Amino acid sequence: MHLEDFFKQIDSHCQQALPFVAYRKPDSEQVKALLQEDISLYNTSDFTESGFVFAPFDDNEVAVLIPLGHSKSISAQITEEDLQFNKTLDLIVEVHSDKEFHINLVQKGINAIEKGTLKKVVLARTEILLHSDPNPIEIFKRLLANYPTAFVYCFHHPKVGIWLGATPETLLKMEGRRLFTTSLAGTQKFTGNMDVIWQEKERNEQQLVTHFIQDNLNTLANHLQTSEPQTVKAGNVLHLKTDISATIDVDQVGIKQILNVLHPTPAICGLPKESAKEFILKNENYNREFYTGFLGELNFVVKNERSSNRRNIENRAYTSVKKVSNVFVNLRCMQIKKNEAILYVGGGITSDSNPELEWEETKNKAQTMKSVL
Ligand SMILES: C=C(O[C@H]1C=CC=C(C(=O)O)[C@@H]1O)C(=O)O
Repeated sequence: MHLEDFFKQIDSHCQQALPFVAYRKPDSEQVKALLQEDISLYNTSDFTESGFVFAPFDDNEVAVLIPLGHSKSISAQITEEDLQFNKTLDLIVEVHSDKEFHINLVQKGINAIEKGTLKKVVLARTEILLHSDPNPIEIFKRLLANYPTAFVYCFHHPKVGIWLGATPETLLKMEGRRLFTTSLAGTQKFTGNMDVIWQEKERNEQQLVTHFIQDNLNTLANHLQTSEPQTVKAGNVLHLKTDISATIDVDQVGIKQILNVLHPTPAICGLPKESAKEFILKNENYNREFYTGFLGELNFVVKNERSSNRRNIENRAYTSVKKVSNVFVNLRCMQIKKNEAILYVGGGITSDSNPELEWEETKNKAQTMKSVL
């Protein structure tokens, strides 16, 4: 399908207030959408269905699903050239954010860590921008243009709201028996150089995430492999990232079990998981909803044709069918409500954190969404 038709179909779906999700995977030249055919709010609790999952931070709340079986799937090729016009900015009228509250919240987190209740907690805030014309599809195009290495999406459901984001964090990629995840944490501002030095605070903060993932996956998976941490760029900030891969016995272990042990990781919640979650729910002054939840393709069926020069009938049996999931953490995201854009940004707090620097870090992260408004 031509890109123009792709956006026309989404636009028309949006005008009819029907649910849809449009997205592009990291480094991909294909933009995809699922256009749901009715306004029902579908959800998933066992994660066996096929569709696009949109799950909240709080795993006691339900995960929304745009089911493949109730949607039309469309896709188009997208190139650099297609996106040239979409980098301009509209007018942002006013900004609301509460520095004092955030600084106090971070200090409270540090105090809880010093008391020994917590080891790490990820604390976040919102920033509300009044916008002259927050057209989600136009913002989505700018996200596509600006963040080619991110998972970029626009999710709309009349019963949920409008969410957009460009996240750098893969939560889970599963292809048959193969499993892949990442440990992403530690932040510094990008100043034109990827060859940077990471302080012990950031290295420790990220290592806690890596160890959490390794320990939890070890209970369910085999052949765990972990890369060295490397520096990656996400918009105007840099992070430390470790790749982790493993194999699982798909007859014994389902995606639900894997998601249960991984989500929420200490990259977005903290350690120990339950106490950090409790601290966040009690002390942040807003509801995270889908920020730091997860989203993406769930159980898509992919057919792999073996060699095309095998002509006989038996060889058709070699065609393999694999279930593939590509799930990301919902970071660097925002919600659009009428003429407001609500941005969500946070950072990992350890005993070495400095509240003022943590505030600066959230300001830097907010730039990812601000620059496309
Ligand atoms: C919680 C966020 O980022 C996480 C992911 C990467 C680096 C992070 C950090 O350095 O604190 C956070 O763990 C956010 O962007 O809102």
